[in-house]
Amino acid sequence: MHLSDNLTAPAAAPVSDWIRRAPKAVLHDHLDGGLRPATIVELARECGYTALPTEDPAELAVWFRDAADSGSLERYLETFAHTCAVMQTREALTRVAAECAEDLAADGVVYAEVRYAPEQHLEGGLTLDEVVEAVNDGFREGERRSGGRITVRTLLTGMRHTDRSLEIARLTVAHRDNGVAGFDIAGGEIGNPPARHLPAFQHLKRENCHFTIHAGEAVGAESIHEAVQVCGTERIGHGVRITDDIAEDGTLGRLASYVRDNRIALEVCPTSNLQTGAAKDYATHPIDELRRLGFRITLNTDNRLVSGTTMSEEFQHVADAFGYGPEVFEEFTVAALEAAFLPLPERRRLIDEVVRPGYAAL
Ligand SMILES: O=c1[nH]cnc2c1ncn2[C@@H]1O[C@H](CO)[C@@H](O)[C@H]1O
Ligand SMILES: [Zn+2]
Repeated sequence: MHLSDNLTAPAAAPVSDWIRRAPKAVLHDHLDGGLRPATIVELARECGYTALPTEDPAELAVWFRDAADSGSLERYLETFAHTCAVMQTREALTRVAAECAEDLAADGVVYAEVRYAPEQHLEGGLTLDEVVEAVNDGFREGERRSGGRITVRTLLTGMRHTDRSLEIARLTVAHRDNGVAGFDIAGGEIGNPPARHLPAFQHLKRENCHFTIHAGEAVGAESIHEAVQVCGTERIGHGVRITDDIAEDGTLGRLASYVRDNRIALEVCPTSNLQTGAAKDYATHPIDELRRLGFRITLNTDNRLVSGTTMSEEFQHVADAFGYGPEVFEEFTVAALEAAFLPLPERRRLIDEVVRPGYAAL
């Protein structure tokens, strides 16, 4: 029996032509969650990794999405063992990054912040600096191959269950003028509150360096409170459980007001939320309520392979659920660039010369 016999193919949403053509910006996309399935199979053969669930790329794509569709963040994260296993050499990291830039550009993404955890790529003997250099080389190559249609920056992620966040924060500062735009904390949220990594955040603040924190995905408002008020995050990865602090009638609690009034961007990833149980379905996903209440909303993929999605498909899902047209996606894209960890003139250039004209021409 083939593995695919008992799996359902990922429902690749039919995407409207204007959505494909619309300029997009993604702030929350994991490098190790977005590999091409065929690349995983090839890299596994090259490095002798034999634990893949299948060597058929189409089946592998289905396997990731299905395995991640568990209702639990912890189980979702288990699938990354297979991608990280094949990302342990300079060549593999460079290839994966170059293909990531190409795939995003082909989907109409004009600006991307792609994150990964350097500490998860040391098994082949690379140093943390070498990991960052290999990924940077790949992104520069991918930008070139895409004819300059996309600008990519990276965020270096510290894993919340390990103790290397200060080291990764220092690595971020060391590479800040070389394609690294900021820092992030990811991994299982339950039992690993963001304040565990306070020394890393304090270091970044002292160094005037940007960071975001995954919070309010598997844990509720208390995690967001800690990320914002104790750690001082500029943006929130997911953050959808901020609804804990919003009454049925739309009245905002103190924390929700603070987040909204300070324009702290939420990096919303609807499909990923459905898989991890942070939301029930697209139709009741809080993105629409939060948008109507005035939160700064950005729309993101989280993990293109693991969640079986693309920026265009995320756009399409929320367009279908809430009737959004180009003006709403222009708003999300401008919001993403306003919250990007890029110098202001570069953000303004992308908004004024790429995004606004791109939407005007749709
Ligand atoms: O949505 C998420 N929530 C928390 N952690 C995540 C999510 N997606 C991916 N990762 C974790 O981030 C690491 C570095 O990219 C991945 O290896 C995965 O463990
Ligand atoms: Zn994430």
